[in-house]
Amino acid sequence: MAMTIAEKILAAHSGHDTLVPGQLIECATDWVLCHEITTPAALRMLEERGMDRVFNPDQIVAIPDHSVPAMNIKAAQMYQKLKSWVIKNNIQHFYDVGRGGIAHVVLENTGLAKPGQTLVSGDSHTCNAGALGMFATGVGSTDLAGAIYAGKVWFKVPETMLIRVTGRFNEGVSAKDLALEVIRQIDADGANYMVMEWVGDTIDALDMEARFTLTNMAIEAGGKTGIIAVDDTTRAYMAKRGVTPDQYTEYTSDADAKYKVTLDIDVSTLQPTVAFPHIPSNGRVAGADSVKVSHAYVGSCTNGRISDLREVARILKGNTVAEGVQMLIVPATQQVWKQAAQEGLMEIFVDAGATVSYPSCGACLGMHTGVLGPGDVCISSTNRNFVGRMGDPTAEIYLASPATVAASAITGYISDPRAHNVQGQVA
Ligand SMILES: CC(C)[C@H](C(=O)O)[C@@H](O)C(=O)O
Ligand code: SF4
Repeated sequence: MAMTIAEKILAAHSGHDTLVPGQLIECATDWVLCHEITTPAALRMLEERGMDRVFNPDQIVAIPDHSVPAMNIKAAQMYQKLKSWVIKNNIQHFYDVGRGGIAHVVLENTGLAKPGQTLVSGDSHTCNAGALGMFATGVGSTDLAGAIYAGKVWFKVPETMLIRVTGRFNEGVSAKDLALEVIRQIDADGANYMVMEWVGDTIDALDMEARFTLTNMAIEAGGKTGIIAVDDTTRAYMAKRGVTPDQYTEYTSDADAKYKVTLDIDVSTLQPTVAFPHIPSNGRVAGADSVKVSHAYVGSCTNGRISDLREVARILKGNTVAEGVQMLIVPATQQVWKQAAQEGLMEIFVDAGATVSYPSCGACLGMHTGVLGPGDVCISSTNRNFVGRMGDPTAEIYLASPATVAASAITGYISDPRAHNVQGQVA
């Protein structure tokens, strides 16, 4: 029977030759990713039932990232809970504060998560790893507890949405604009409980960092996950991390696989896109409205990678952040931070008047480091612009690409990055 990539991965992990959407399966998890926010609740559930064990300490990756370094005593306790569990259970892959960063971005770089595998985590952006050609999804704390204990989770096999993307991006337009455009077209619930499978010559031409931006935002359309088939780009990415093709399985969707919906997009006419408050599907063309900003933020598991920072530096170079705008740049991981420093990007940021902070989720979800106050207006490279997401409920968040955030930081208004040439001067 014809199947999609996701269906094939789920079949292989649940002992089925074939399966169909809607079917309930017990799925083996190759990886369980744990951070300090949702894992403590899962651990308490297990402890209360005398089930305090882990299915395999070598298949759990623990990375504190949301409230670290701790900004208050409660956060310090969450971190302590995760760390003491890691030590007690001899968890093999622990990326402590100072050695990791935002969990999804750390994980994608480790070479641990591989094509054809399954990954769950108590975090909704676990779908990020789908760019590796794996089935990766967020689960609640109860399912997380089950996964930690038994290495298994229940799934209803999702339907798949096929997104066929063709054409070349215009200068200043990137994967983030594409993600926002797709979500605008299908709406914030347009892919509810579906796998969003990205194909087409545009996707083939994207590097892995841009692909992660696409799969990362599946959840913003209600998707169960995003997925991209393995190709030479994926293989080269894995090889760079010491992982050879004999160590993973490549799945492709059958030509006659069934899709719930097919969406065709030509990016050659795509404009830099901004999602207006308070929902990621509220996309409009960047710079078309005169929106004054007080804050500009670059970071997160969606757009805090080295390629994002390079793009920001390209635009900021020789420019200064507008009077009255606070710009915050957060490299997603320690590795990204170091790379950015080595390439001289940090100097460009500081010279432009931007603040650079340590890797964490803090600003993205309004926990710490750059919390927005009443009436603040932030242009942000993150994935969610819900009411109160980055701080005060009266603050407004506009989602955009790193290039659009950088251009807007310079002008003080939400701006089209194409108004800036490669030297970063306003055209
Ligand atoms: C804290 C965590 C559970 C949450 C999520 O699952 O998405 C966070 O990462 C977010 O982006 O809102
Ligand atoms: S960076 Fe933001 S979206 Fe990503 S995991 Fe952290 S809080 Fe969630």
